[in-house]
Formats: sequence, structure tokens, C-alpha cells
Amino acid sequence: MSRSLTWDSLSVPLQPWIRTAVEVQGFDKMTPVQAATIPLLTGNKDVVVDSVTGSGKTVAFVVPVLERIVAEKANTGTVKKGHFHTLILSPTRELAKQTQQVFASFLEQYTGSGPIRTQLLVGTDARSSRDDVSSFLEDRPLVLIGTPGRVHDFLQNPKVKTASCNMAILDEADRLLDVSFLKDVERILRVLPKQRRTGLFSATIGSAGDHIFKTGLRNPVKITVNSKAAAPSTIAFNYCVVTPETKLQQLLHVLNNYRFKKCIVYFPTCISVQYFYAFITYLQSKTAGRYLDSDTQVYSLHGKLQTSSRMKTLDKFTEDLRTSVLLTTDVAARGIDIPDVDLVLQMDPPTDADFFLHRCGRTGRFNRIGKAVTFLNAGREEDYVPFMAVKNVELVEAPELLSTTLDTAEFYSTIQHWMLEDRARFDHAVRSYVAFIRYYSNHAASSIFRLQTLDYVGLCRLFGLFRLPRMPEITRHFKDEDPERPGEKITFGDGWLVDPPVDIDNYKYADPKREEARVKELANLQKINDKKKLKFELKKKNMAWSNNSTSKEGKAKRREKMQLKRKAIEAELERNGGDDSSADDDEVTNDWKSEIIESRKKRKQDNGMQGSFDDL
Ligand SMILES: Nc1ncnc2c1ncn2[C@@H]1O[C@H](COP(=O)(O)OP(=O)(O)OP(=O)(O)O)[C@@H](O)[C@H]1O
Repeated sequence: MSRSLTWDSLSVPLQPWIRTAVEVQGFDKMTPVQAATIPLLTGNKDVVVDSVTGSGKTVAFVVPVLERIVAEKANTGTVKKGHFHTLILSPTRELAKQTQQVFASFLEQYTGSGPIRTQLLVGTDARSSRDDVSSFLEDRPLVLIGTPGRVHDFLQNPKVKTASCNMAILDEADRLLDVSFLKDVERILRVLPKQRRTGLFSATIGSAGDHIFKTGLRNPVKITVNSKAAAPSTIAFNYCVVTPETKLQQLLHVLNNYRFKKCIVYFPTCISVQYFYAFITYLQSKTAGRYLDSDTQVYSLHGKLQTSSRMKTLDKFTEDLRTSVLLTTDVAARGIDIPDVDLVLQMDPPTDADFFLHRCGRTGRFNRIGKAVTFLNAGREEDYVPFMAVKNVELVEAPELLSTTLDTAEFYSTIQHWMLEDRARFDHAVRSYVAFIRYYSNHAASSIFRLQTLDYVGLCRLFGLFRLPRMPEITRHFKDEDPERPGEKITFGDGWLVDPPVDIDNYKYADPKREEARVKELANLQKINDKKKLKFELKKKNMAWSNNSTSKEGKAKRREKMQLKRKAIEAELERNGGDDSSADDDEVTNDWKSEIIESRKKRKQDNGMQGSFDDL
């Protein structure tokens, strides 16, 4: 234990109530990042802090903010109505709320004269930005904590004055400075006074590059803790090589066999979280622990949920004392602090390598032991191991986590049975599949994650699909034979992966209204098809007519030829003394036929020779 890490060794002593607060929370000593940051930010320095996940960066800015509020007497009425003292930006609502909770745990011990309040500014279904302003004017908070979009809206209101803002903190600064937030963040910082103090914090601050200078830092001090290690040494980084079609089964195997308290499973898209959450909870209820222990609590959290439900889910997962699993996306990759998480599982590596560190950093926090397992698809994806080694993350293969005796056929038929119960599940699976392909095509490590080498059929089986979706990328699979495995059938024609194919017209939605709409639409489609059929028949008929006209042309030619012959015959008859030039065509035909017969008879009589058919 280093002496310099004791709270009392700080050059400027902490407020007694802050000192009590750290004690009450069991923070016996400062962490290295706190020891380095607190004196500088409490003094008059801007800071750029780079320190691994779970190293205590939040307290490293919460303490200086509170110290400065007291030192500047902001709590005693120097900050007027409509003004505030500090602005803290977070990339997600969950993180903003968590930061507010850290402030709250300090403020429980506050004994000063004027109130120190905080306000959360995040997009919610229940509150508008106007409501935010009303509460702000009424409660007079000194610390505002929010996400960029909502904070920007809030600051637009003329009743909100920024002139007294003394501090701006950007938590997960590299994320706030990437394209998705940069514009809002720049606009926000532009309206804050230039004389303020600014602090940037992240475990991957290097990724912000030159963008950090867009934040208006003035002579900042860079604080880097554990510069060589990209991640805490308490995390065991493992990977498992799997095939797409067995991935879900292997996930369930790990969850059922590896002992953990809390586990976070990362999926690449919101829709796949929704989809697999639905299937996994079905498995739990219907297959009585065959695939996943029914006592394991499963939660789902993603960006498509309403804010209140996101917050509730996270609270429930955090407080649950039973074995629990959170299925989520990168929305819960950064900053979320749930000390009991001892296992992180990644179904697929994130598109951005920084997120790999943030996801894994949800475990092994503050000297606790944690395991982070990443699934890699057999083949090219195994190159992700050397790719991460270059980034100072050593991944060790852990085949012992996987099962070698999976019954894939039974599992596939279970997911299909579930899917056939409701057509909506099939639609959902297709959308998840398509979203997955979009995610894959956006991977930053594009030389490893290539669409050309993706196992589209295995992926279909992962999603329980019984037919390959029609996408240009996979049309090459609409063949009966696998080009890589001659003789082996890949589909049963037209993209079907099951034989016999599913009767799509009778594949029903469980929701009666939806089913009714489908039946109507099907009938309409039938009508349209009938019309099309009719049109086709007519077209065919027209073609027959046109064919007819070609035969008419042929007839005319034949007639012309016959006329020539007739003329020849007439000439012959004339020579024999006959004349019938006034008759119309048909009569002529009949006449000259009888004439020919007559002339033949005559010739027979003349020379006894047989007439030739050429005469006709
Ligand atoms: N001085 C301390 N002593 C003991 N525990 C601490 C101390 N400071 C912070 N902690 C605890 O360490 C954990 C991690 O802290 P925090 O969430 O601030 O990490 P972080 O560095 O911001 O991580 P991330 O980069 O993932 O956001 C929290 O549970 C916090 O309560």
C-alpha cells in the first residue's frame, strides 16, 4: 500500500463531509487515477485522463466538482436562478444516471449550508425538454448530467444561462468526440464560458485523436495510468472457436456450466438481443432446464427499449442476488459499473476494437477477478487474435468452455418448432439476419470480417431460419449443391434448408389481428395473381393471333403461287380452247379445278398418261 494513495496525503485536504463520504463507501485509499487527478482538477488545471476500465475515474471527477462548488461558494447562492455550476456529458442515459447516483452517494454526507443538487438531462418517454427546464428553474441544481442531444436542446432554452458554468466534464470523451456525438458536443461547448475548467476521461482516450483540441482545453495535463496495459490485469481474456450454427447452443452451454454470479452477453444488434431473448426465455420455460437452468434470471437491454424500461432493467439486473444474465448491445458497453459481473461473453467481436476493451471492462473492475470470452467463427475470424495482440490484448483459447457433444439437429428442430408457432418470429428472425449482415459489413477490421467468407447457411441455422433470405450476397447459395463440398446438398432448391419446404401460405401469425390482415392481403395477392394470370393468358392468345397472321402471310404467298399456276393452267386451257376470266377467285378455283380434271381426263384419253399432282 503506497502512502501517497491515502486520502489524507492530498496536498489540499478534502472537505470533511467528502472525507466521510469516501470512508462510508469503503474507499480506504485513492486509486492511482484519483491520486493523480483530484489535486489537478480541484486546482486550476484542465485534464485529459487515460486510465483502464474500472480504475475509479468517476470518483476522480466527482470529488473535484464537489470540492470546487464548495470552494467557490456556488452552494451559497452565488449561482443565480437559471444558472448552473458544472456540466457533465455522458454518451448513454444509463451512464448519466449512474454518475448521478455516484454524486448522490457523496451528497448523502453533505452538511454544508446551501443545497447542492444535481439534475439528469436524458431523453425519456415521460419528460420533455421543457419539463427539464421547469424542474431546473424550480430546483436550481448546480450539477447537470446528461447526454449530448438532450443537453443541447436544454441549453437552447433562453431561460437557461450558461455564464456561471465553471466546469465541463466529458466522460467517455473519445466516444463523445466521435462522429455520432461530435456536432452536438461542439455546439454545447461553444456556449459555455471559455474560462471554465475542462476534464476529459476515458479508458481509450487515444482514439479521440486531435478532436480533443475541439473541446477548448487550456494547457491541459495528460494523466495516463498503466500506460502499457490496455486493460486491467484482473481480467482473463479468452476466446472460443465456434461455427455459426452451434454458437447459440455453445453460449447456453457456457451459461449452464461455467460458475458465475452475473454475466453480460453482447450481441451485435438490438434486434438480435430481442430475438434471442425471446427464444432463450422460451427454452427456459418449455424445456425445463435442458438448455439453461430455469433459476438463471435473464434480462434484455438495448437501445430500442424506452428509457424507463432500460433504466428499470439495469437496476433489476444490478440488484438481483440470483445468478443473472444480461443480454445487451454496446449501449451497455461503456462506463456501466456493476461490481458483481464476473463473466462477459461476446457473441461476435464489436465493430470497433475500443468497444472490445469497454465491453470486457464490465468485469474485473477495481481489482476483482473477471473472465471475458469472445466467440470467433472458425476460419478467417481467428485472425482477430493477432489483431488484438497488436493492441496489447492477449487472447487465450479456452476450448474447455465448449461442449463437444452437442445435439445440433434436436436444437435446430426446437428453434424451428418455436418459430413455426408464430409467423412473427420468422419475420423477426429474417430482420435479425439482415441486420447481422449489415453489422458484419461495417466491421472496422474489414480484412478479417469479410462478407465473402461468411457462412450464410450456418448463420441461417443460428437464427433458426428454414429458408435463405433473398439477398444479393447469398444468391450464390440458391443452388442445390454446395460448391465447396461437391455432392452435398446445401439447399433443397429455391433456398429451402428443410425438406419438405414450409407451407408459407398457411404459416400463421399468433396475433389474430395480424393474421386477419395477412389472410386479407393473401386474398388480394391472389386476386392480383389471377389478374396477372388472365393478362398472361390474353397475351398468349394475342401471340397466337400474331402467329395466325404469320400463317396468313404464308397463305397469301401460297395463293400467289397458286394464281401463277392457275394462270399457267388457264393458258394451257386457252390453248385447249377454254375461257373463264370473268369469275371471282373461289369460283375460278373451283372452275379451274374441274377444268384440270377435265383436261387430265382429256390427256389420259389423248395419251393414256397419269396426271401429275403438280398440276394442283
Ligand atoms: N478509491 C476507491 N476505492 C475502492 N473502490 C473504488 C474507489 N474508487 C472507485 N471505486 C469503485 O471502483 C469501481 C469502478 O469505478 P468507476 O466506475 O469510476 O471506473 P471507471 O474507471 O470509470 O471505469 P470505466 O472506464 O469502465 O467507466 C466502482 O464500483 C467504484 O465504486
